Amino acid sequence: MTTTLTSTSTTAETPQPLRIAVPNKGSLSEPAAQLLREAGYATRREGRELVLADPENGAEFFFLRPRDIAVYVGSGTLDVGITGRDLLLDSRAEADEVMQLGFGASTFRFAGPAAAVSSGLDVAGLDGQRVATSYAGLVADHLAAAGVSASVVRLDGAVETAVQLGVADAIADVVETGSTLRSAGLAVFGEPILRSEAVVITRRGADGPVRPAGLDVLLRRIQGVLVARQYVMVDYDVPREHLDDACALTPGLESPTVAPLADPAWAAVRAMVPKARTNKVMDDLYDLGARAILVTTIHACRL
Ligand SMILES: Nc1ncnc2c1ncn2[C@@H]1O[C@H](COP(=O)(O)OP(=O)(O)OP(=O)(O)O)[C@@H](O)[C@H]1O
Ligand SMILES: O=P(O)(O)OC[C@H]1O[C@H](OP(=O)(O)OP(=O)(O)O)[C@H](O)[C@@H]1O
Ligand SMILES: [Mg+2]
Repeated sequence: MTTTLTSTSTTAETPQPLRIAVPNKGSLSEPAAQLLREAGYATRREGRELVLADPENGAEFFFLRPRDIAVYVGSGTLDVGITGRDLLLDSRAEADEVMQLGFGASTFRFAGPAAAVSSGLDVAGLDGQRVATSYAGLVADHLAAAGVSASVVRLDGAVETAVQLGVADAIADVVETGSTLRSAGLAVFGEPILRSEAVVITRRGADGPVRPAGLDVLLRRIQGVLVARQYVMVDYDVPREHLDDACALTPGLESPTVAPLADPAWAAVRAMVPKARTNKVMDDLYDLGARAILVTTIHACRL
């Protein structure tokens, strides 16, 4: 007869925290920290902490260079990462996007001397030329796909200066407003190589990105913040004869809440409205005869 041993230790039952890589510096660092804070996670008190345990929320945060995050996640060392799509592709790590975060938006583009660009410099014209970039993997892959044989000069930053200093004939870099390019006498050419934004990534499995335990909770929390940022709650009273038209203006996510008022000729309506459309919707509701139109902020949600 076999005896079953019951463990008195809790370690066997305690789930491992989800290990999340977060940018420690650069453009993505502050918006990522803000997002996680709004999603209810612990945030580091001062900028030098490298690891932050958050047992309450089953998470452990590792603050890493954004460029390295896909490497840690792709190798399975960490479970989840927040990084830029451009950095993910540049790393060639075995990791995939599971959610787009809507911040850190940029385009990644070729640029060359403004005079050469206005004389018709195009991507095919890079054949036999030197292209400076901090994203050597991304650029090499793109040039190979375009059948262009150029040498890629890998620099750490301030890539725009490379042409002026004669290290390269053209560059490929992140362009946000374009002012850095202009002040270096450069102009973009060709189609954008990539449109990037901050993304959540996990390791690539046999059937797409793996979904470690705890990932769904993290994504739901983040999505709750993103939706709360994009929508407002609108309440108003409307004469019943205009109720259908009013509901068409404010369909909400599934369907608006309609409640009776003490006056049977009126109804009260509550619906989520995209923040960017708030004032237009209020104007249209008012024109329909709606009154007491109130707009409130949504702090968090689970859809
Ligand atoms: N204006 C911008 N300059 C650089 N990267 C940007 C910009 N806007 C968004 N990003 C995104 O931020 C990520 C790069 O972050 P990273 O921290 O490596 O560079 P950085 O913000 O230039 O910081 P630093 O150069 O100070 O280290 C990329 O995903 C990039 O697309
Ligand atoms: O289109 P813009 O709004 O001008 O922004 C793009 C510039 O910003 C980043 O440089 P960063 O300041 O990070 O310096 P770096 O090149 O040394 O990383 C990027 O590498 C571009 O140079
Ligand atoms: Mg930079």
